Amino acid sequence: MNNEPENTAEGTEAPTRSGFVALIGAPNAGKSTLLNQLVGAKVSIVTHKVQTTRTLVRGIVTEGRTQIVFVDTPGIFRPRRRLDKAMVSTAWGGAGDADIVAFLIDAERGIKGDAETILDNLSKVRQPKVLILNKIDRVKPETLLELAAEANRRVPFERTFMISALKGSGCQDVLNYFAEALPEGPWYYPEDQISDLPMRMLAAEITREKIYLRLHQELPYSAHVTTEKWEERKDGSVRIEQVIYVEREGQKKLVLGHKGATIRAIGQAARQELSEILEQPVHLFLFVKVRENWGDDPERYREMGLEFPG
Ligand SMILES: Nc1nc2c(ncn2[C@@H]2O[C@H](COP(=O)(O)OP(=O)(O)OP(=O)(O)O)[C@@H](O)[C@H]2O)c(=O)[nH]1
Repeated sequence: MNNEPENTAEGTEAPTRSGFVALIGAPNAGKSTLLNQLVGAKVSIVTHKVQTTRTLVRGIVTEGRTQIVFVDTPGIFRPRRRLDKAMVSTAWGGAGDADIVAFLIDAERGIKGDAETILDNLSKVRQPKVLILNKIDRVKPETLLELAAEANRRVPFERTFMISALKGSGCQDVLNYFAEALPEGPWYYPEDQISDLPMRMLAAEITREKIYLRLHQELPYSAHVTTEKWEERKDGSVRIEQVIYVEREGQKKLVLGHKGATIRAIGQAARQELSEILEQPVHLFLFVKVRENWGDDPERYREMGLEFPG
């Protein structure tokens, strides 16, 4: 084995590589979990609730000489409301810009419903495509082989991977593949950067996740969180003010809870996670406001990085 450092002789270094990989999949396929596993940090929100990812969150992995920028797309499903439509077109837009499209299937669910719709549309995507069968910890090997064969019959995939995003098995193979397959070119981000999601937005996403975890039965998709104020203090702590927008007065009562118990719990959970991520004490202040029909307001879409579907 040659133990010589790679960069001893000038001009003999392998060129750097870089590119974008779009993660496409039905809601709950495990895109956020995989992204977090690959990046090794919590950059995308993971909950049991479907359709939690609204914007294109990027995770950046620098592996050897290659920088892989992952685009975590909102789950692609049949759009119903206007907001849903914006999420779907943003997801397909993300696929169109990527160098490689990775289609993630929940192997336990198989190819049906949304996964089937996506598969049918994927043949129109011109970029190289790879298939990733996820949640193999829940499925028999025979079923996996059948699934892989069925998907490859419909769409020509360059490669098929079988992984557990949750447990990490198979994930390094996926990374190695992208590290080889992406084109030569300079890196887009500094080596130590893992996400380009602005901290204010990440903080808002964290609070939104805590709301979902507590209220997903009662308040399915009608809460939106914005970070209004971010103040670094001399003592090393940060003061963050956020507004939770809901559509109706009744929803505001739900978020507040009896004597403010619910919003206190949401605030505590969000503050704890934020201080772990920021590695500094966080003072978090949450306000709830009613704004009717924010789902039809173009400004909200811009804030979330989505295109207004008109
Ligand atoms: N058993 C098992 N569960 C998994 C695996 N990967 C993800 N999950 C679970 O599947 C659920 C959905 O995962 P997410 O990563 O949020 O899915 P997503 O595709 O990002 O979902 P959306 O944001 O709705 O598009 C979570 O409860 C995960 O813990 C896996 O490999 N094995």
